Amino acid sequence: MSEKVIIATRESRLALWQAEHVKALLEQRLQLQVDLLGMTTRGDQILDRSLSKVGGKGLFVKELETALEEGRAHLAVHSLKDVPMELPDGFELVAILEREDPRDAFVSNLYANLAELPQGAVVGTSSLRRVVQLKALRPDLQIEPLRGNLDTRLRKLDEGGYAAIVLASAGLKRLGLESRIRCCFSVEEMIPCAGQGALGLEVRADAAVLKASLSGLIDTPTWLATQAERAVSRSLGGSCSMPLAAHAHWVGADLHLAVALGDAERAERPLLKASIQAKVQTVEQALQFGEQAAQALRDLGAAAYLPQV
Ligand SMILES: NCc1[nH]cc(CCC(=O)O)c1CC(=O)O
Repeated sequence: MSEKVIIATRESRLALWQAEHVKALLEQRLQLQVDLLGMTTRGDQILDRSLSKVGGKGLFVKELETALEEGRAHLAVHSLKDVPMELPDGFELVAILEREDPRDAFVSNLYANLAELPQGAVVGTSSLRRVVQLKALRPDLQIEPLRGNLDTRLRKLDEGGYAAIVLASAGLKRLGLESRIRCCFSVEEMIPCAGQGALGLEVRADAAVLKASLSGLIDTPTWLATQAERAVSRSLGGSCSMPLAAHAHWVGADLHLAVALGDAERAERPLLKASIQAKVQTVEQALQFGEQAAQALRDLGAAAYLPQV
């Protein structure tokens, strides 16, 4: 590549950190020259409603894709968990980078962990996946919506509206806010969502030269694990209006995949949970493995939990 590579990025502090991180990788490992193009997306503008009600994850990526389409940028950097399971025609995820901590974090100014929270305490999160898993762990808690970027969410906690909040550790760590984490949930008690903690690089499918060079950044263990996670979500018709968790980790050469599904409308219904483990070596196998985990959830009655179409 002779010209500069332009990265389209959202302008939240986390998105900018992630874009700068990828810029440095491209400069150091691929000797590319890189500039950032910051933009505001619909997802950043709509702060008063739950995302699942206004169109879902695609809200954070659409404007970036338009910039790629129009040639204003070459590459978009996303938190993988915000990337819809099906990309629009003409776009491709070319690389998934090594994953940061995939766990969810418990953040509070008063309590050290979930068990310490008093009966009926108010906990903030807007993720349906976190809501159903929190309800399963502590049915007494009062769970209240909490949106906005990480700084906004921490400020709302500090203003006293919540006894605790739950957010992704990865984001807090990237922004140097690790000291706010009182404890991390294990991936068994609070299964992360597909792709949590990983960064995905999206390009136009016809960008052959760029695709070839970026493929050098793929972290294979993360790539296979997240392909399996995303396949679960895709198979169940994944959208962020679905309280679905899917997290894979390596046990030697085996991939262990844990999944959970709650009912968004009836949060008191029992959480469906399954886990499978097998040797996985190719993307094809990872996708089939994810499909198998989705089938395990269907065998437990997932159909009755999914939104009726
Ligand atoms: N949904 C917003 C979002 N997208 C990515 C992260 C954190 C970083 C990551 O998980 O990669 C967050 C914050 C959160 O869920 O608390």
